[in-house]
Amino acid sequence: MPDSEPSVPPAVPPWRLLLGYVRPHRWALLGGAVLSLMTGATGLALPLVARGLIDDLQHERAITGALLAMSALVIANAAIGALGGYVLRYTAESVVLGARRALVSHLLRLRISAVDRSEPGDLMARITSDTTLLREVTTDSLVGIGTGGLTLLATLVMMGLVDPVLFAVTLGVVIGASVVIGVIVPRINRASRQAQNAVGAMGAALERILGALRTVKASGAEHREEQAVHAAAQESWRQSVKAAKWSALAGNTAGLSIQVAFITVLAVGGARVATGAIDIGTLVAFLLFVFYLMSPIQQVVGAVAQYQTGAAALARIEEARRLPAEPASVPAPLSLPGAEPAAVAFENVRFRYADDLPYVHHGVTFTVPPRGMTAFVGPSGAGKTTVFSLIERFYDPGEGRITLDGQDLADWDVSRLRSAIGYVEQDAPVLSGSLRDNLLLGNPDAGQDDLLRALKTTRLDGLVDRLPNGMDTLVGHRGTKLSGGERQRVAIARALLRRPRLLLLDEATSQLDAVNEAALRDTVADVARTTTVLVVAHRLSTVTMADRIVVMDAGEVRAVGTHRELVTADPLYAELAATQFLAAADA
Ligand SMILES: Nc1ncnc2c1ncn2[C@@H]1O[C@H](COP(=O)(O)OP(=O)(O)OP(=O)(O)O)[C@@H](O)[C@H]1O
Repeated sequence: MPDSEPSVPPAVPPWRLLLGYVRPHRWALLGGAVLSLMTGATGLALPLVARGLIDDLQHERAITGALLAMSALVIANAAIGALGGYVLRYTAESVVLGARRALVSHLLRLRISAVDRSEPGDLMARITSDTTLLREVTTDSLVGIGTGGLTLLATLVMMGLVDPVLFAVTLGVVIGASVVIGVIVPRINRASRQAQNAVGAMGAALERILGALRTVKASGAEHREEQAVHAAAQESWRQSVKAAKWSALAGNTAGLSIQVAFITVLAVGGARVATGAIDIGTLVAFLLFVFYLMSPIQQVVGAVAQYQTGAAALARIEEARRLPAEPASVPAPLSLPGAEPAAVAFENVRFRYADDLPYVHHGVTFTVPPRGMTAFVGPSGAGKTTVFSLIERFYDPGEGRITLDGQDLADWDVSRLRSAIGYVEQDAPVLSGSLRDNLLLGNPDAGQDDLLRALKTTRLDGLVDRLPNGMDTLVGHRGTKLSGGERQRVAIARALLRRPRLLLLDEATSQLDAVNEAALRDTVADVARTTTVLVVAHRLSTVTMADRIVVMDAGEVRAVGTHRELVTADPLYAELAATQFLAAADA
């Protein structure tokens, strides 16, 4: 399978993306827009009824009817206005929710290669900040362009009917202003995009700092890191101010165009009245129309400017949604207790992390039969952890084949494949939440007995007894409230609770205390009786009990054998055994 990313579909314009998000809520949005128009209509009707009331008073007629009509209109205006506002806001929030859900689902399925190239803080900003901007774009822009555009069109039609010549004059001015606004609009878009990018950069910088605050403090780097976040915040401010400047200019251009149209219509209309082409009443009516044009034009221009901010956010959301993701698959059930252990084979695997990076595996070949323990050893950077990443299908090999139970990994459903595996990473990540949450992460259905057994096996039972809330004690961000050794044991317990047919254990380079190490060694030896265990080994005590050892160097397998065989047969292994392993053979 080639190691290039799957091809991405061509870019979709922002308005189509927006329609895609809005489509499921189109009827609600339309309802909101109609209610807005009705609010406007009830508002417009009020002066007419008021005129009627004054008329009734002048002619000494009963005003009860007019008063009732006015009251009804006032109440209807308030009620319809509130309902319309609520429906529009509800719809906009639903659009935001839809965008957030789609983005979160996509990000959780991202290929690890895509994550390697992204900043988590920036991705978070896209989910939180950029999606929020869709709210205004849905209500203000779409409804503004819809209702404002409709009113504008109706007014222009009326003007055309009243006097085609004055209409042509007005249209000329409006088109001139549109051209100027057309030049401004892309600038609003660019500035908004850069402002949102800066928010993303700020998120990335914050994630970098808060994820390693102890290191930042210990390195005395707070000041420099602070400056980096401040710079991003400042850039966002600068670009937002720039966008505000262009938006204001667009709004003023619209206002100015109406003034110019008014003066021009007055001059041309005056001349036409003088020549008798039109009467004075037509000119007055036309001038009223010109003023009436002001509100829909400003509504449309405001909506277009607002849309630019939304379009920038939509583009950033889409960028994240176009990151390559794994195919969607339904969660697979875990293996049943007593399921057959897995067999693994690498056949001439060549792999590199990206097209512009050197190969990390240059034709790796080995076979691991079901059951027993296989240790991978070799100098740092030899490609041992990469073996595990390929088995988990975090990446696909460029050339060669990897099989599990004789079946090419490319033909495995990813969920089914991963449900057969328990993976303990080298830095044993623990997630924030309770100890119980962490243990159940890989198998939420595990019962209390299973939990207690896993805790006992990994010697965490003593810790649980000491913790104030037992298994429900919160472990802090990335498990900072646990010691390094405890985190490792939590990671192992979590993997064991999955009843894996294949256990991948990337041994931590840090040393466990002797008692816990011996206990874990016994546990792993126990597990290896019923499960296939692969260990990236950094301890001599681990390799000496392995059924086979795969010695890797610079992306190749240079020897396979037992400790006893390799110490005499392979000089690199002999050297590693003598110098690099962490614990004594008889530990
Ligand atoms: N996500 C990645 N993107 C790019 N290069 C990577 C990535 N992960 C690892 N590498 C590179 O691939 C090579 C092999 O890394 P790998 O983690 O497999 O080595 P290792 O043998 O497990 O080393 P160690 O014993 O130090 O853990 C290294 O040169 C490393 O820099």
